[in-house]
Amino acid sequence: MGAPANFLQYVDNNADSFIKRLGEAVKIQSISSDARRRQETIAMGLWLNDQLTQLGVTTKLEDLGTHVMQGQTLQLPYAIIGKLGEDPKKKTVLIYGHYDVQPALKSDGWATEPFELVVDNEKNRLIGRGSTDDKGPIMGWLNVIQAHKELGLDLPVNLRFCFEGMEENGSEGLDECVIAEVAKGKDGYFGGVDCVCISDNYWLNTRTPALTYGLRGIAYFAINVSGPGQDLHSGLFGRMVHEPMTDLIKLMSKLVDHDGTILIPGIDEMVPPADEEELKLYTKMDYSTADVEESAGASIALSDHKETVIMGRMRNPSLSLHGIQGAFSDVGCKTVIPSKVAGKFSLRLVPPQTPEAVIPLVKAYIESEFAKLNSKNKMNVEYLHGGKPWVADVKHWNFEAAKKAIESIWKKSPDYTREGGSIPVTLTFAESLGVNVLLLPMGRADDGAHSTNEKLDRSNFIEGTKVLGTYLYEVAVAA
Ligand SMILES: C[C@H](N)C(=O)N[C@@H](Cc1c[nH]cn1)C(=O)O
Ligand SMILES: [Zn+2]
Ligand SMILES: [Zn+2]
Repeated sequence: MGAPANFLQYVDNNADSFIKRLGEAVKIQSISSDARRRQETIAMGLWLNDQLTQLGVTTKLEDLGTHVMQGQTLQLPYAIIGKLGEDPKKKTVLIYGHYDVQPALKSDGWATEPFELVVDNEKNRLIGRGSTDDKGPIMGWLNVIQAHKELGLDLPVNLRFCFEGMEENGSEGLDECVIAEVAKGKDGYFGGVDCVCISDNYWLNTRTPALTYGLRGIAYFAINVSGPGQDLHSGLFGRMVHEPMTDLIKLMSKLVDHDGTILIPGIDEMVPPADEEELKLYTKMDYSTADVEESAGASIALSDHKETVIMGRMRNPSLSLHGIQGAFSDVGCKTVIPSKVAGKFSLRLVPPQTPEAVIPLVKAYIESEFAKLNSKNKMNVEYLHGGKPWVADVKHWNFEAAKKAIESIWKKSPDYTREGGSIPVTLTFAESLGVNVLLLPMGRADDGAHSTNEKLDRSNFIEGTKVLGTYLYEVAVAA
């Protein structure tokens, strides 16, 4: 069916104002994992809510309550639940996105200010925190609605929305909110939803658009080690006392091998090996170790064997070490023994793994390794947040509609991918609504989500907006 020509033309004609709106969104430092930025994260939700209501969307701000983070009781950012259109003859599509972002400091190595959207006209890129994850895709949906409103075009489907501000920090409170809304049946905002579309991930490479049918789950931990009553002078106390950092580094070094093998007994073993048929899927993919190295910015793939590398992201669990809170990390040479440190790491999970299944294994292993150190320091393993993995049926009409939309705009067939990242609410949508969920990424593999110099190519924002709009037209006629 395709989208009307005037919609596509409108998107091209208004590209600059769409980029300006993305710039306004990027400016708001909605870092959900930083207590100091909680008011800004809430403000971002209110800004988005205003944008939606101005475009005619009926919304309600769901108060998700409070939680304790970094020693403070904080209000959770609102979930924005919305609806546009009530035509019983039309299908109803639920759209999800998140308006919070990962932390970013210029001193992390950004070439520009992370919260100022910079339009790099030479490379045709929009650089800024959240440009691709996930403010760009959310703005893409606003662009689609604005185009229809301004052109006086009826949307081909009814829309429902669920936008959250805690995705980068465990999606606290959202599952309960979604389940409660679904339980209201046809009286609730999610009554009659036929399918779900999430645009919050990336193509597998920089050439070919993708459709994603799987996500890894996550289990995020901290190893807290404390000892001295306060930070100590290493010249006065070195080799006299048990040092928390020494214990922590020892423990963190026992979690994962340099080749990616997870050293916690029982974790890798939970996942059945791939059979011949599954292996063929990875062989056929338009992907090479050069692609991973291009997106990683260095020749550092774990293997020269393309299937091994791609399976590492799509169908195997992984364990990554993220950082150490409390450790000296500034410029200069401070000769300190930190008194209290927390080592952060997470496991990415694949079916049949769940956070509940891995937590006891992780805790028991680290406790037994700590016991071997005979340290007088105190240690505990803290589970911080998690989410289950998800896999969908790609033969569903929802995927067919998205495939047609991609072919119509990009003139290419999509790759079918399983994503290595996690979006905790995905499985909750699939299970509570009992409908197909699709991930329709806007950005490319080299966007640098969560990293320095995060960007979204201008063409991915503009053509990506056209894909989102066209997808709705294809859903309308899909059977
Ligand atoms: C895939 C999505 N864009 C994303 O980045 N999700 C995060 C979710 C998360 C969980 N804990 C912290 N963040 C991710 O996969 O890291
Ligand atoms: Zn993210
Ligand atoms: Zn995201």
